[in-house]
Amino acid sequence: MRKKVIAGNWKMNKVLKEAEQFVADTKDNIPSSDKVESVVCAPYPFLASLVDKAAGTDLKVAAQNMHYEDNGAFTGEVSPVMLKDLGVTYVVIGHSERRELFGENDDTVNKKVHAAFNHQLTPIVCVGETLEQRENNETMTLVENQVKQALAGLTDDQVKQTIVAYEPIWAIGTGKTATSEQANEVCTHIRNVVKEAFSADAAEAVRIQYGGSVKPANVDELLAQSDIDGALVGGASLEADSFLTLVEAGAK
Ligand SMILES: O=C[C@H](O)COP(=O)(O)O
Repeated sequence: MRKKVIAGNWKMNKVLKEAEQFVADTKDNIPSSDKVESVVCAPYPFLASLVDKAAGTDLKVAAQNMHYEDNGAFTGEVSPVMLKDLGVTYVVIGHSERRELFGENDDTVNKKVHAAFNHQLTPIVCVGETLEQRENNETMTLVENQVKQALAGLTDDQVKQTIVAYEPIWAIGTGKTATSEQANEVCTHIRNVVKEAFSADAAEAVRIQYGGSVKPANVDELLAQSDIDGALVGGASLEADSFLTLVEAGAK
């Protein structure tokens, strides 16, 4: 049985004091990591402090992006070496906002996934279609290509440790959630793609999250689906109470 992963992606929200307060308000009530992995994906300036404040608890800290090189002349960028050094353990890669607004593509996503494994960071790799692509019946092909390209060149063992987040872009921050059946259909397809490209064992182990307007009111139904192993949550992860409700749902 795959362990659920609930990751709160704060995006570009909060200031340091608010971020620290969130950790203070949640860390003692986070369910055991034997039951669910609970992760906050925070802006870079908060990472060192949050890793420190969450130390010894079951709350883990992720970055929302990184560069794929270890160091060099890349002004404004943050490397996997820096994240690892801070004690960060997960990193979101290829979020649709990065793809749409900051020129991420399947090639940079693949390089970042390899870089994450080179530095013992667990990648949360985002894929998903636009509304137009869904309406043109391109969802399955698009997601298949994104998954294959993101994971290209990984070993079976690395694929087993990867988290894929299926986020239909039309459901992000819009209040429109994919129905649990729609979400599961694509997550099942992703698992089949992994089986074909890697192995049945890798497909059985890889965790696949759903993301897009997940909230306390719909999380149980989504997590009850056969191929949904967690959630990548934006808006509903910003408040401590709401985040705790989500991680408790993951621990059931
Ligand atoms: O990374 C999180 C997703 O983009 C979902 O955001 P949302 O829960 O605000 O729709």
